[in-house]
Amino acid sequence: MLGRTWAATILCHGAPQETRPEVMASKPKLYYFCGRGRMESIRWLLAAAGVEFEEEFLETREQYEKLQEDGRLLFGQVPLVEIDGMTLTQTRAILSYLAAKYNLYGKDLKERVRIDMYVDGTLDLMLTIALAAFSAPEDREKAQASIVQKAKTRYFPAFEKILKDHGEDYLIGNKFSWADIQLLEAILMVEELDAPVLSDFPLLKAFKTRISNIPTIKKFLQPGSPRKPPPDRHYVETVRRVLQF
Ligand SMILES: N[C@@H](CCC(=O)N[C@@H](CS)C(=O)NCC(=O)O)C(=O)O
Repeated sequence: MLGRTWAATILCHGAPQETRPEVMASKPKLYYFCGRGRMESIRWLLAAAGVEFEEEFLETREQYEKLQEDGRLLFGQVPLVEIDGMTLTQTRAILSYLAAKYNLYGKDLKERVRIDMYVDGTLDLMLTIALAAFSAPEDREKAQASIVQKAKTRYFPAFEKILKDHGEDYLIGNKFSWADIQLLEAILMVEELDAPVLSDFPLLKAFKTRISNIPTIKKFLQPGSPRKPPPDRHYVETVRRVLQF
């Protein structure tokens, strides 16, 4: 059995957990690799909303083919999330559903479109980081240096300016939103590549501390949460094996 509860998702390869279907039924279920990739922002958003979830980790080609044969992958791709009686794919669609459902998507259309702009920017940045893990080892350092450079010159100055211009604690409407969650996720990812990257961004530094201390996020940042570590060789090999590329 591959399903894991929130508390049990400490290691992807730990002992199988006993599950109780009547309790688990209402929890969203995530199908993806045991690693960040495109699923990690979904994990962040659920965790920030205080929602427990289960995960099934794809380790074999057979698991992936079974999902396809069962007609559960609309375009033959993961992430796949089961929630509210629906089988959802497409990361961005899943994220916006969750943001709306958990009241993290602004109060009106104008706030919503700004949240969309900010999250699309951070998703672009995070996708480049995720993809760098699949580059040849000899190219990886250069790719990562260029990502850090882009974060410093394109993304972080934009967010620093937003915070400076309105002087508020959160990115939009002075209220915690999906955009804040993703910006923190992106900041932490870039810091893993270059620890002092925020040294020229005092407001982002304060933002990072503030958002990291929101209780649900603080919990997600603790060891043993469903948050995944940076990609390692095992993760890259698993994704390549399952998707055959
Ligand atoms: N636009 C999709 C892209 C999903 C995607 O590319 N997923 C990869 C794994 S991260 C996949 O399943 N690739 C298999 C394929 O495209 O055949 C999304 O954002 O969810």
